[in-house]
Amino acid sequence: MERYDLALIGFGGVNRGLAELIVQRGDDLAHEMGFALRVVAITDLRAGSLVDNNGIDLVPLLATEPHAMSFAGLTGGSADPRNEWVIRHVPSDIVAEATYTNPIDGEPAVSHVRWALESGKHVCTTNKGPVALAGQELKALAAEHGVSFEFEGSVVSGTPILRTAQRLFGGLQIEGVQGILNGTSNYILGRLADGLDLQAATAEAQERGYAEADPTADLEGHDVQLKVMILASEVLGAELSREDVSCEGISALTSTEVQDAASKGLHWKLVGSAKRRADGTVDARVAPQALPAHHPLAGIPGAMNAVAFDTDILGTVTVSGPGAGRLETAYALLSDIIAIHERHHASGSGAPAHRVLQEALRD
Ligand SMILES: NC(=O)C1=CN([C@@H]2O[C@H](COP(=O)(O)OP(=O)(O)OC[C@H]3O[C@@H](n4cnc5c(N)ncnc54)[C@H](O)[C@@H]3O)[C@@H](O)[C@H]2O)C=CC1
Ligand SMILES: N[C@@H](CC=O)C(=O)O
Repeated sequence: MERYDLALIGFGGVNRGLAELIVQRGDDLAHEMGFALRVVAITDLRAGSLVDNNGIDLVPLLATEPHAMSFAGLTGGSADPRNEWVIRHVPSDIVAEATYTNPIDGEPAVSHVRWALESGKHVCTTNKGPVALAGQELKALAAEHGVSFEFEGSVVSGTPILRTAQRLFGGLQIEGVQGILNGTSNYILGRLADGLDLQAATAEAQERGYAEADPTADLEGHDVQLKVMILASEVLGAELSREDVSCEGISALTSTEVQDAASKGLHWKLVGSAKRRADGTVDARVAPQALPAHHPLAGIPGAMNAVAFDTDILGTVTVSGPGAGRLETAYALLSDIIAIHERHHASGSGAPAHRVLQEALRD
């Protein structure tokens, strides 16, 4: 049976979630999809690095509280994350990048992805930074090295928005997209409507694993700005910079305003949109809007997200599902791994070249 060896970069909520899915669903996946998964390396800024070329036993790691996780002292472990060495030199097939999203320049995740692709390794990531801010360069690098760069979880977590648009909308012209693209802010707006203040509602979203390491990006719209850039590129073929996407977040909204609006049948939502203008350029923005109850985005609750695609033949097609959450987002990485498996099987190229070489040397 085919096997993919994984290196996990960042071991917070999402990559721990992927490890959980591998432990819980590994046998089913092997049976259903015909491939096995094994984690051979993990790095994390706080925990350090852990390498075992024969496969790391994930069960004791998952039994350890995240804040108490330290790889120093374990066999193959070190207090130093050693990201570059692990990515470039530990034999693995797929690098799963899930460190924090840096909305300014995407680093250090852009470098993590670049090192992996240059080393002939496939990459899956939920990190919006590399996709929004260096997507073109990284896609070209992946093509040059004959490997995949997959990022379904960078928009709307495990809900397959990007693959739906790419695989199921053939023959349609998409003129624009608008959506609720941030689980944290949507959850917070719901809790403001319940009477909580911003600070308490944000703390709840953090507790539930929805928020960014620095929730400013959720509150001020920067996270949605990156997602609008990704959607504009993937769906409309428009390469936008952050400056092209006007951005206003929800931090100025109070519980009283949200409740007053609700009493008039209006629902405050943080909406991200990208629409093609008549001259072919794209108008892109992020702003809170008080939507009437009949609007397709008005009833999206909690950490759910939704994207409404404006199409020429079908009119508006709306897809909704979880927009944040550890396991939901880990599923996006799993769906990326399945896509990598399918693509490289369809092309007949199988495992990446470096792995074929290693196996030839072993035989
Ligand atoms: N949690 C969610 O619902 C979603 C998260 N994402 C994205 O997925 C990524 C991971 O999210 P979470 O796991 O929730 O975040 P997290 O904050 O729980 O975990 C990130 C981990 O990366 C580690 N880290 C930070 N910098 C590092 C570095 N330079 N080298 C090695 N490790 C480093 C941190 O120590 C932490 O353990 C983020 O980019 C986030 O924006 C995307 C969709 C949904
Ligand atoms: N913090 C983000 C996580 C997913 O991208 C959100 O709440 O949507």
